[in-house]
Amino acid sequence: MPINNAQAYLLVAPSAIVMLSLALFTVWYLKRDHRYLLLLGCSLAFTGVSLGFQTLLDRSQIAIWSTVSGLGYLLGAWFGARALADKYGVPSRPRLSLAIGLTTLAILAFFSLVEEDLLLRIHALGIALGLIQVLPAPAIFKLPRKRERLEVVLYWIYVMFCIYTMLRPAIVLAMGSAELNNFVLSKFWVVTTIGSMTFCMLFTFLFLACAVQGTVSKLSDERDHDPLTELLNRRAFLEAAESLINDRRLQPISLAFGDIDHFKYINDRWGHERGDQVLKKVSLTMRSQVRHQDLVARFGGEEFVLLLVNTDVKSAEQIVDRIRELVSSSNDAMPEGQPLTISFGITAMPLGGSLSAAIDEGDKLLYQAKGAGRDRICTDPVAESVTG
Ligand SMILES: Nc1nc2c(ncn2[C@@H]2O[C@H](COP(=O)(O)OP(=O)(O)OP(=O)(O)O)[C@@H](O)[C@H]2O)c(=O)[nH]1
Repeated sequence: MPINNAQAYLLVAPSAIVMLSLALFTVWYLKRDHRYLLLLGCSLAFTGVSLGFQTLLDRSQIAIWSTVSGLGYLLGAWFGARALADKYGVPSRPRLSLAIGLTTLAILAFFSLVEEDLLLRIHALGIALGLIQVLPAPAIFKLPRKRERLEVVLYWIYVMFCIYTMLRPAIVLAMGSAELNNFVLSKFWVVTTIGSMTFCMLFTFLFLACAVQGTVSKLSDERDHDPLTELLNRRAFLEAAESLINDRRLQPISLAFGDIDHFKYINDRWGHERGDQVLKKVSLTMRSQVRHQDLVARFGGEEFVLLLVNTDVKSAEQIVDRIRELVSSSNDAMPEGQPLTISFGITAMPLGGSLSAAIDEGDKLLYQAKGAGRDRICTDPVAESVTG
């Protein structure tokens, strides 16, 4: 099939779209993660190939092949909607999409093979593509508000894309259908090609940016948290604590150090899996008894630390005693009738004081509690007399 100059120019946009899909496939293949990249890649591949295919056809061939190119666009829209649904974790409504797709293909077949009507085909396809694309949007809109800025931008650009797809056929109405005589050189086709390429580039950029952001936040989450208990690890705790202890609004601050009693025996007697279960149970109990702005960390093996803001040592003792009682009274982590106890040392974290000195002090008090028979709390007597 000979290609004229105009067609060669018009092929630039579909080729660029196919290139973008290849970039998405490559990133997905390298990461084997973020399936929405693969789905968006499929969407761009179907859209780009269909656009390129139609660019090569003349007016009469466009009618004959309209169901084939229509199928390509519909699959492109469906994969695009699936990519978005996958990204936000909402249903993609496949049955409704299938019904819209099949109805549209029947309409395209009728208005190309039985009664040739390009205008009606354009309208039917535009509305169907817009509908398929918009299906996941309401569920995403209803998701809880707290979302990354990039995701909000992606959502609204997607909504604009749906509106653009549905309104695109209106260009034909505005221009008059005579404009369509030389289809691929019509204003409709130019708007379709430029619009598709612009939105495809925006989606590729935003989806890749979301994937990078997701990877970075996953890595920093892994860097800061203990994988077993999901509490802060020692490094992240020290970093977070340093920024809290000098904030006057958070005074007084108390530090509590907890250590599970005879944990080695639990491991040796019932195995490491049971030991892990106990660690998770204790972590959950601690997390449930403190406020959002307090810090809870796993400092090492079976040792935990709590940083309690706006809490003097006396109040910290009450909170910690509640944790101690909850741990020893619960019977879901240990075998029936077996005790699970925890010892604590509590000290004050004075404004402007040294964190490492307070940690040493808390550790000393914790080992006093251990030495005094375990399952108890030792507090800093000086701090208690100041705050008490
Ligand atoms: N299951 C499990 N065990 C761990 C983990 N990290 C450390 N441990 C074990 O925790 C045990 C800690 O033992 P010790 O330091 O002797 O302390 P203890 O037996 O609790 O004795 P006291 O603190 O004096 O009451 C060791 O056996 C470690 O192997 C973990 O992530 N999972």
